[in-house]
Amino acid sequence: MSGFGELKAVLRIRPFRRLWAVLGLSSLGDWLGLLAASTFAAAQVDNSAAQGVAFGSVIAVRLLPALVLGPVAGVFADRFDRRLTMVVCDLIRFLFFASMPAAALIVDDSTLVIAWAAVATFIIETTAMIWTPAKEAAVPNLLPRARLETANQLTLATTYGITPVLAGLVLIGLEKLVVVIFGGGDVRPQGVEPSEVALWFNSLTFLATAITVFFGIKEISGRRTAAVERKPGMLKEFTQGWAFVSRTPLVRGLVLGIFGAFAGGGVVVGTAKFYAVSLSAGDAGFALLFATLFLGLGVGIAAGPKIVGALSRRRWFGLSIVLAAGSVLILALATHLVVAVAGALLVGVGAGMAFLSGTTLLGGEVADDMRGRAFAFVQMGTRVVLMLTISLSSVIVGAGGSRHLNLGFKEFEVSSTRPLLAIAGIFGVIAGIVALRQMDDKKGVPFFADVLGSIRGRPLSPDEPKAAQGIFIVFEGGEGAGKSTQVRHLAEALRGLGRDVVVTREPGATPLGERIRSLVLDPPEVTGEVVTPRAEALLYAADRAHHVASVVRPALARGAVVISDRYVDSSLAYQGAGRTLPVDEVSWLSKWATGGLKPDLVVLLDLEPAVGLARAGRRGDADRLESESLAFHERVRYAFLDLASADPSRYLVLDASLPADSLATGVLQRVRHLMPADEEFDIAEILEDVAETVTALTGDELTDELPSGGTRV
Ligand SMILES: Nc1ncnc2c1ncn2[C@@H]1O[C@H](COP(=O)(O)OP(=O)(O)O)[C@@H](O)[C@H]1O
Ligand SMILES: Cc1cn([C@H]2C[C@H](O)[C@@H](COP(=O)(O)OP(=O)(O)O)O2)c(=O)[nH]c1=O
Repeated sequence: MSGFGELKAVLRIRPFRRLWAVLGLSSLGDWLGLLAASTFAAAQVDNSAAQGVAFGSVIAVRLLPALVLGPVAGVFADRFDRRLTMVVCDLIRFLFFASMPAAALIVDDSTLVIAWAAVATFIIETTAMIWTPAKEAAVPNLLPRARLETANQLTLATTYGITPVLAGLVLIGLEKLVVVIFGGGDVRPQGVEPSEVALWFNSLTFLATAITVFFGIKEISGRRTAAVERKPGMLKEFTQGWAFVSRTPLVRGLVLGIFGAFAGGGVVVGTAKFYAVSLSAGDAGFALLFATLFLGLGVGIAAGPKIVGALSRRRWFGLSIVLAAGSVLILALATHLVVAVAGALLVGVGAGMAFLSGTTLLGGEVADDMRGRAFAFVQMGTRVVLMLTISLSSVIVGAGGSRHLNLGFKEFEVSSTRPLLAIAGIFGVIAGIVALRQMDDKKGVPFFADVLGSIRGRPLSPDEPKAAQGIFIVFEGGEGAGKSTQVRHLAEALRGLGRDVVVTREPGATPLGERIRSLVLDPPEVTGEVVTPRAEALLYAADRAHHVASVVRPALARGAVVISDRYVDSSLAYQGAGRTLPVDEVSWLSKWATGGLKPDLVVLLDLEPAVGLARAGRRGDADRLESESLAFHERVRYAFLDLASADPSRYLVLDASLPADSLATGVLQRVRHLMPADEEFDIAEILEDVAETVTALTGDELTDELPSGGTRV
């Protein structure tokens, strides 16, 4: 479960708290009703065959309304006042639950009593089909969006965890109570059989919820009163609902995923008995598999949000379906009970997480006026899919038995449950992937990196669109590697070609950046204190964010060539490798700051730190980073080289001890490939111009400043 504090926070919201109490009560009623109505019907007859028929017909009658009424139930929830809809439904259920034991009191003929029980159950179920979407659609209106997930955790845990157990206990308690008060079976008066008492009790729970909703949760009413007059006819609303589900990618993806999960679940349930046999695990194995499946469900619902952290809920949903279905494949292949138990646990975890994220997405992202129909659609579909897959798969498995498989070197006994589970698993995985594609809200962001990042609290965000025309070139390297010199070279060459060139740098290309630059680079004697590593990383990131947004992107957008002296790699090398902050964190920070803007080309000027520092030293006072140890600069150098080798197509690595003009040639040659074909240029000619310009600009005959070891090309 989410933190206790979060639970308390949702329960502090009064209308939700009351609705939760109502839900707990009516769900207790539902479970009691399910148990009691069927045992009640069975108790009316003696022989076991007739008992079976009675039991079965009550169950069937509970599923039928889903087929008949499911499609229109949502129209009620969207069209009429949801509070009144809920109240009327509860009153109907109150009356019809009471009518079952009442009928037994009045009528003597047990066939009639059973028939009435079936009719009453049918009506009760029909009502539930209308009540549930109204309730589901109302919940998101009672809560802030951020609390919806926790609220759903609480609701699901109540409906599927607490109340079924409680219902069982209540039934046992009633049984004992009846015996204590009225004595054993033969001497009891009519109408107080335990199942009858349960039905009376059940009837009262619905009266209680009707009263609470009517008087206590007025907030459920009172939405968009103005829109009501403009409502189209019911039939129109119904077709609109279908159209909405089939045309909205999010809802289509959700529906597909949920149905896939339920189909997989249905096959697992339908084949479970035979599956346990195929593991030679018997009844105890069967029970164990079921128990772990439910345990997994609980874990998925309770711990899911904590585990996936900040992951996009849409992605989480798709991932959960794939996890559940993939684990069905584990079940299909498991030859040992331990493996099967692990598989069942994972099926449960995946299904529980899918259930939670699916409900939350549906509640949070479907607009209020469509929500009832969307929930009704899912409610109907899941019941139908579940019923079909459970019955079909148990029939198929029952008929299929097991086959003897001879592979020549080894022989196997393959139960027909295995291929069936495998098919269900594959089908589910495909459904999950398709669902994910339909509704992915982070297209283009690598999936697994995002999942891992999110689990660690640092989700990746989709890149902001990059302007198509401009070219972004970055120079990287250690101190004194010659970046500024090469930037000037390249800029002049491209300007000579008539290109719009923007020369910039990090840190400090903007007025804000200037101030950040002095905060981060001025020596401690000036600033009065040493910048701590994380603060340093954040300051560079802040400079970068501002720089990209106010200088780089606008220039690229108008088609300019942007040449920057340093960019993201400097942070990875200096703050990551140099300061030894975790590189993935620094990388995430930069990605966030830049909106994912990557350079088209990074020119890495690689140089021995000692040589570079000597060159830089000639420029005067060393800044904070220049005065770091040689080991620091060694780490920085190798970090740059690692980055380049990880993505060679984007990098040009040059030996910076070469003369400046030959480096410039190399750079130009590479940059040429980035230009549109019609702008290809004659290198020799431009280089001559460039050499002249640079000499004129700097006054340096650069090529004469060759350090020893440098060679002319
Ligand atoms: N290829 C080169 N060979 C020798 N000296 C160079 C070369 N490129 C630049 N220099 C000199 O090295 C010093 C630092 O160059 P600069 O371009 O400012 O490096 P950075 O911007 O990487 O710190 C300058 O005095 C510059 O003239
Ligand atoms: C952009 C950036 C620079 N730096 C450091 C590297 C440099 O030592 C310093 C300033 O860079 P720069 O202005 O390029 O200095 P120089 O001309 O001496 O190479 O900032 C980082 O540590 N992280 C970063 O993200």
